[in-house]
Amino acid sequence: MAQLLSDPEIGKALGRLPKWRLVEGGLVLVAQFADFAQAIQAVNRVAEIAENDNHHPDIDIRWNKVTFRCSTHSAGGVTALDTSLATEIDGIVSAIG
Ligand SMILES: C[C@H](O)[C@H](O)[C@H]1CNC2=NC(N)=NC(=O)C2=N1
Repeated sequence: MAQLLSDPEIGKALGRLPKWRLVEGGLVLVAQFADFAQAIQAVNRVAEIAENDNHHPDIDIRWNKVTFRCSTHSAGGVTALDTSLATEIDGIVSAIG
């Protein structure tokens, strides 16, 4: 099973992900897009990599605003799977938003 990261390890990852925050044991990004269609496009790309990696973010969609939350449910917090997923999501959001 994936191991929870320590606070310094999470802090180091957040240093490379300046738009992300640690909220209640998950890495959170609120991304804003031009419109709903772009938001869904980003979500669809994220869904594809999540399925490939079998590691899924929690996603909240509100018109052009999407909240991504990365935590490892089975471990109850942030693992390397989440810093990796957050890095991939960050790249997708930057490419579209
Ligand atoms: C059985 C399957 O491996 C698990 O349910 C996977 C699927 N995706 C997952 N995603 C996340 N974020 N956390 C998990 O613990 C998790 N578990």
